[in-house]
Amino acid sequence: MSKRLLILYTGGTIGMQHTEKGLAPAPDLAANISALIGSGRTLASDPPQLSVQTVDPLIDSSDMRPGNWIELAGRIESVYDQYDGFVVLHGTDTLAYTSSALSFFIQKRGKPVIVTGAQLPFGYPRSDARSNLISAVEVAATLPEHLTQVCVVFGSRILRGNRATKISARAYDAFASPRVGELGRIGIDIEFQGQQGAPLPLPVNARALSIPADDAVVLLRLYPGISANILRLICQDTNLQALIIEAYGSGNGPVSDPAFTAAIREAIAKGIVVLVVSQPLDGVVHFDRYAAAHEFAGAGAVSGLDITPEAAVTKLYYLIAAGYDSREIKDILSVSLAGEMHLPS
Ligand SMILES: NC(=O)C[C@H](N)C(=O)O
Repeated sequence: MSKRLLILYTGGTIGMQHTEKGLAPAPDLAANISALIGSGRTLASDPPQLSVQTVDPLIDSSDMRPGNWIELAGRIESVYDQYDGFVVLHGTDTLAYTSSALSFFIQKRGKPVIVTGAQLPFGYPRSDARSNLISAVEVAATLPEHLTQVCVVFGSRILRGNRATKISARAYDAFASPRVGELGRIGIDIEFQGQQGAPLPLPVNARALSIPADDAVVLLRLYPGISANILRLICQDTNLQALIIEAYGSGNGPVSDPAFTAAIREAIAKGIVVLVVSQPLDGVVHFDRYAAAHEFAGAGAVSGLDITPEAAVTKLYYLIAAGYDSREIKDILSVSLAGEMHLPS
């Protein structure tokens, strides 16, 4: 039986048109999608039955906020039983945040959710929009059960959604998951990999979600010169519940500055959860490798292991949206909720 798929068009370059201010989202894509895939000749598998919904307003993904993730996840969950899979068309700028977010915010599991976009608009010569869209639909219709999860399909790659990161603003293979293997490759054939199993069901109970304050989470990338004053100023924000420190290498930072370490301790004493993630694309936090990282552990910060900054941000917004308190959040951060981290065995 042919699969029933829902395509949700949220905006992004894939459907943009030229305006006097530059490229901007346009609603015409939905008609193109139906015409393109309706014939079925474009697909190698049985043509699926497609429904297309255009999210209002269409946005450049640089305007995405946590409330948009909750809305999108809610839309998918509200019709979860009516479809066999979902394709989300999205801008590339924050695509890896949304694919990570959906892996947490969609609390139902068992159906593929494929997120894709394009580097050039649909109507442009040499655009990747058509091929990415067709590949995403095909993957949604044929993803093997053991790989079923939120995926990014882009260019030649099929990636775990919460491991993906944007690595290029120019190449058609714009995304990679450097901290974990790919789920598959798209060439003449679509080849799925055997090893990367699907994430297990959320090991925390599904909960009602409320939109968190945008300033409940901060992602702070360390750089030479970062000062304790800046840290303290950030932590004065009364909405702040989680501070993610994007540290060097294996979780290192300027902890030999006593004021810096004191500022981290003060934040934690206030009930702010401090999570340390790594800057390099393939980075893994090991608090016991360098003294410069060890101090973070001593201060009470949590190691994000190999979680990407995108997955760290969205996981924290999810836990806050689900109403967990700081002690619970600290505990849950050490658990892989949707395959976003590799836990040491
Ligand atoms: N390629 C793209 O989709 C970029 C666009 N600014 C967006 O993220 O919506």
